[in-house]
Amino acid sequence: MILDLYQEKVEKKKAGWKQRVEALTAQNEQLLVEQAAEMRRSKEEAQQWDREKSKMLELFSNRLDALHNHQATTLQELQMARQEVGKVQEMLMANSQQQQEVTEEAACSKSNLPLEGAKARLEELKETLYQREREITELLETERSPIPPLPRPPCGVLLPSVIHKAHAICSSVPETRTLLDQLTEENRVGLADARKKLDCLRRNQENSKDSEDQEDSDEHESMSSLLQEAVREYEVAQMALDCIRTGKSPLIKDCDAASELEDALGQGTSAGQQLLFLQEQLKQVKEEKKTVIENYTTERTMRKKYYNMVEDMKGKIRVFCRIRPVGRAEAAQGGAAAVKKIDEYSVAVETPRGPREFLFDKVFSGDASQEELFRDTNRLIQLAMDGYNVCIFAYGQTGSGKTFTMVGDKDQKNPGIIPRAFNAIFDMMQENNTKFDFKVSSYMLELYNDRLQDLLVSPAGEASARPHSHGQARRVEIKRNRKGVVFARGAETKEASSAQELYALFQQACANRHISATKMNVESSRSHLIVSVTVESRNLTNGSVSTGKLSLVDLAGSERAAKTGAKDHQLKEANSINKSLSALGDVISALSAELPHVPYRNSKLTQVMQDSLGGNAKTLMIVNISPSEYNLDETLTSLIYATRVKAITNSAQRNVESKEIAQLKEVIMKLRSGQTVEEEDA
Ligand SMILES: Nc1ncnc2c1ncn2[C@@H]1O[C@H](COP(=O)(O)OP(=O)(O)OP(=O)(O)O)[C@@H](O)[C@H]1O
Repeated sequence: MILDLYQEKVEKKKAGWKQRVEALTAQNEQLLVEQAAEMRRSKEEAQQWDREKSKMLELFSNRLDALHNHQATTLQELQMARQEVGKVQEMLMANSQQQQEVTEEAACSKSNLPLEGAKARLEELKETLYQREREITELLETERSPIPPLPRPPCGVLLPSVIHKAHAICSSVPETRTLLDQLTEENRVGLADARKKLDCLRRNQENSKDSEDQEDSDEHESMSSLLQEAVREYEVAQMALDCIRTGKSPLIKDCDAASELEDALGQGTSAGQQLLFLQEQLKQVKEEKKTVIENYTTERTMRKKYYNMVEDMKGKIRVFCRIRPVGRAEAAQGGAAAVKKIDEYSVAVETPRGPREFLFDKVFSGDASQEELFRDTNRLIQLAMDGYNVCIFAYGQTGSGKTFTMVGDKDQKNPGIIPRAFNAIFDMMQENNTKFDFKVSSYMLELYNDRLQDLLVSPAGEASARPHSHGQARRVEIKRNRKGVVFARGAETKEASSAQELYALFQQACANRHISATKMNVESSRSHLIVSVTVESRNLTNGSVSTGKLSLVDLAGSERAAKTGAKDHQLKEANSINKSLSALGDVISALSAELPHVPYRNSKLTQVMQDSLGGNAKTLMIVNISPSEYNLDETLTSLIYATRVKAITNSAQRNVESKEIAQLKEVIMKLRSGQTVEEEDA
């Protein structure tokens, strides 16, 4: 039994071992396969490396060949240069000996031939060296060595890269080192010799200063300069050899080339000074440019101002342009600005075809206050007081700020032109009440769906005042007097004795006006508002009477139904507004083109504005525009219209009558209304 159990256990273990052996054998086989694959890969890699190596060796040997060739040429060059220097040296020595003989024996052989020969040789030497420099530079260029961007000065014979190359050769080839030592030694001797000769010549020159004649002195001079030149050549060669030995590049200030370079830049100043001088000049030029631009801008602005003044004198309609600040809805659309005020008189619009500039009598940007705008408008109020027919009207697309400009904001924290004009009229009256007797009266109308409505009569009040009219409002008609001044027949004209009273009338009118919310403006005017204030002033001294009429018009804005979201009755309103504005556009076009026929009769709006456009009035148009790209098309249309309006000429005349005519008119009025007239009145 125990034996059986033992046998079973052994059998189990045996089976386990067998399994493990099998697994290990399989693992071993797998590893052998992997090893074989790894060996194959290594072999391939080794072959690849071998290929790369032979390629590199080939490349390297090519480079070495090139280097050897180059080395040989440079060595040859150096030897040639040495020979040339030697030749010059010989010539100089010969010449110096000759010179000494000349000085000692005072011989009269004054031939310049050896000198000329030496000079020529030197020139030749220079030329050969330059030639080599060029060749070496080209060679270096092909080897992608840094090439100096500017033509080098004479000392550039030893270009840094050439020096490095030569240094490399000297370091690797022992024979060249010996040769370099030999050259350096020879050059040192030559330099010492040349310096000695120069000293000797100078001393001789000093000693024989008084005795020698002009010719001798000239000869000495040229000899001296020749020797100086030779010394310089030796010094340059010395420096070159030193550089080749050390491998350091020559510093430009170490050689005469620096002074030559300075001479080229300017007399006696260093390159640094030159640079400072040029910087100073540049600064000055920039300053001058700035001043010129400033002067130009001032001059341009002045020119526009005087142009506008002249135009005004000619009777041209004045046009102001007011850019509204970016609105909340526009900001939500991205708020990209397409309009920019350039200066006091011009505005630029970024169109798809590039920027377009428009010129006006004044341009107000988004941050211009109501006070600022009114300051430039006040003059016209004075003209109305003086008996002129004055019209101020706001034009522009819906939501561009016409009502804000003419009326102001809702709570009147920023009152517009209309309330300010009321105050100005009564202020002026106050100032002149000792000289004049004033009378102010006003009618206020709206043109809604092509019907003129009297805003001083509320529909409810009208119905109770005229019970038999069957709901029909009183008919208001536009007429013109003999002088061409427009008036509204049938409109309620009310007198006002103070600005507050007049403003109360205006508030009453506004309450009757048609306003509703559109997608473009929460309080969009759905009608054209016409506020007419007549100021009659009787001169207390001569009894003459002047009558000025101030028309303040807030037009409804042109709109595109798709943009405003107008439907049903709002669409009808919009069509009517657009129709009347289109008729206004036709009148403007005809007037600006000076056509014989002006289609005033096409719309009630153009009839209301007949005296203001091309008639007996001093007129100011305020074109309101949005700054944003979203409204670019409408802005461009408005500005083009406004530019046309600027070309229209009015002929404003003062409405003044003598005392007698004024009295007679009064009599007629009394008789017409059935009153009795006293004989002395007549
Ligand atoms: N210069 C401005 N400064 C501040 N807010 C302005 C200015 N101009 C216009 N706004 C504001 O822009 C909005 C639209 O202006 P406004 O009602 O005057 O336009 P509108 O041209 O009269 O439009 P519509 O033709 O539809 O009546 C208003 O909320 C107004 O307060």
